[in-house]
Amino acid sequence: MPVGTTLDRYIMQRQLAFAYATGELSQLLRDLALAAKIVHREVNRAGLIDLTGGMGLQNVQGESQQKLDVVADIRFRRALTNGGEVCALISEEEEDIIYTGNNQGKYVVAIDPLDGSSNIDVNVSIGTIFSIYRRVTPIGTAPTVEDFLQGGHEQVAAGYILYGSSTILVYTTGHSVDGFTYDNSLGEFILSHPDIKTPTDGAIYSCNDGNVDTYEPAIQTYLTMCRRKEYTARYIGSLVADFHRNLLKGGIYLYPPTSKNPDGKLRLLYECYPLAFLAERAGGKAITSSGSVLDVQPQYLHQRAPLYIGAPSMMNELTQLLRA
Ligand SMILES: O=P(O)(O)OC[C@H]1O[C@](O)(COP(=O)(O)O)[C@@H](O)[C@@H]1O
Ligand SMILES: [Mg+2]
Ligand SMILES: [Mg+2]
Repeated sequence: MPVGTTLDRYIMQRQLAFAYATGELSQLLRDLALAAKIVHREVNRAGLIDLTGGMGLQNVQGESQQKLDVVADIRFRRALTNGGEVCALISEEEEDIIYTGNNQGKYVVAIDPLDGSSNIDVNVSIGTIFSIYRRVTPIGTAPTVEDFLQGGHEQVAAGYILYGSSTILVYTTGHSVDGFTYDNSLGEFILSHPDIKTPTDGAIYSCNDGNVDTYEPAIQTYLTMCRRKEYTARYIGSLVADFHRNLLKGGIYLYPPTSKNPDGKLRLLYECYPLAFLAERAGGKAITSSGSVLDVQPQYLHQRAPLYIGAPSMMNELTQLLRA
């Protein structure tokens, strides 16, 4: 589809391409886009409307919640509940399953409403990450945890919104990965990055250098190799922003186990799975310490996992060291 196509038209065209499609997933994607427009507006004027700083509360991860974490959580929940296609969702900001009351809804969503919380108050790019599953429990009944623990391969769609110098929505429904830039004046997401393919190789590596001494030897060896090859170190500290840059330019992002987070810091269901699903459809790779991210069997909602994700050649080099 040509650059310049609106997201709405793109979704409709893709739906028409699938004879069995009934439109619920299309509507769900529109509901996500609506919430993204509202959060885009809130992010842009956060400093003007007292949306910076903490809430003085902690989320289930034991992290202090920022006001925008909570606002984004409310906005996405509300849009997905009012949209009617989602029977339940899980969010980084909520311990338990959020029931929308739409038991006729076919889908469940796992969401990181605001990614990169440590960057909110300093005007650095932040994002939202989402993952969509078709429920496995019967329609009309109350959804259960089973609907969320299906495994990464069972995602029917995944994506992120990056609130950066421009706001861009990138998603896949299992085929191509496409990016839509938000045009403020039109109030529309416009196709700007069709069929994204990540470069086979890259020269950018992203990890928190402050944790290097606690990384396992194989990771330390890999990072030494990156330095010897004079790769460029880039780390924004917002997963979505680091992932997006590396996706377009070729690079690798590493969040290994650390002494503080022995299972890794990032959450399997709403950070690792969706980005791994996207990366693989764009020609990249995503692994944990033991194998493909998408092969990890989920055990519980806010499970953490180490994440290594990026250009296939760089990932192959890392995998060899991890398996050695
Ligand atoms: O400060 P650290 O330990 O490097 O962690 C940064 C990582 O943590 C995160 O902020 C975790 O995500 P949230 O902000 O959604 O909690 C990632 O975006 C980022 O890559
Ligand atoms: Mg996050
Ligand atoms: Mg978050």
